[in-house]
Amino acid sequence: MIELKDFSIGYGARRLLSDVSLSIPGGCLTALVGRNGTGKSTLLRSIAGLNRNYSGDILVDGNVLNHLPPQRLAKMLAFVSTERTRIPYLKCEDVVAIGRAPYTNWIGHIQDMDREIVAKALSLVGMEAYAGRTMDTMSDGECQRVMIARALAQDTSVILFDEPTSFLDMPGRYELCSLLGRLAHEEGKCIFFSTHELDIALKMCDKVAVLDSTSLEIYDAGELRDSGLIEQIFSINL
Ligand SMILES: Nc1ncnc2c1ncn2[C@@H]1O[C@H](COP(=O)(O)OP(=O)(O)OP(=O)(O)O)[C@@H](O)[C@H]1O
Repeated sequence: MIELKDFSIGYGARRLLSDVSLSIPGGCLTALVGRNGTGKSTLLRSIAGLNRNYSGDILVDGNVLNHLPPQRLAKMLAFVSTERTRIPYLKCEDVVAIGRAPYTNWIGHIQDMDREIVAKALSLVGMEAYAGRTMDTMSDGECQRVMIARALAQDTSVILFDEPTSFLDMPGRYELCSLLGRLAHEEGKCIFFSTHELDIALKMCDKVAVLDSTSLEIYDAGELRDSGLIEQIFSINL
């Protein structure tokens, strides 16, 4: 699980989050919602160890993030960003095999077990037929699935995604969220992802973390649906 303790972050004089203390539990699919520019990517990048310019503490499975060596963190936490990633010349199975890097031996050779994990990860995101293709000949949605497979192959207890559904079609969005829910429930993973899709957050997630005006609160999705808070923050009628 992820814990934030007195966590604050901002850029220059602008505070994005102030004195946030909360837990994002394991075994749950948790969505992160908030208006544009409120700091969702900044928060996810901080938890992934890519932005250390914060005060307070982030704990991953009880360990203070800043004390974790990168090799150990890579076995605990995977992160898929929003960036369009197209790695030319490498086959999809090789891209997904990068997720096995924290576990491969010192010369980086993958073993049969790693190959099985890679094949399973590709199959979980419906991309097994693309194993031998290179990403420069694939659509954004297909590339995004491969990057999600890479995170699954990393076999971590925490997985963070920044807008994982952004390039996927409607059935693909629901399939991905069902898969993430299954991984959270069946394998006890802590899965935390940002999204602008409120229907997915409210209907398919266990919990929803709401980022609004430097505060971050976490709710059970059902409780939030009935509270009217979402309509208030986003000024909409659901
Ligand atoms: N490196 C940076 N330096 C200065 N300001 C930044 C930097 N990165 C982001 N910001 C600003 O911080 C704010 C939060 O950015 P962030 O990308 O975390 O928001 P977000 O909630 O993920 O937004 P969106 O929903 O639009 O993706 C924005 O106003 C952005 O312009």
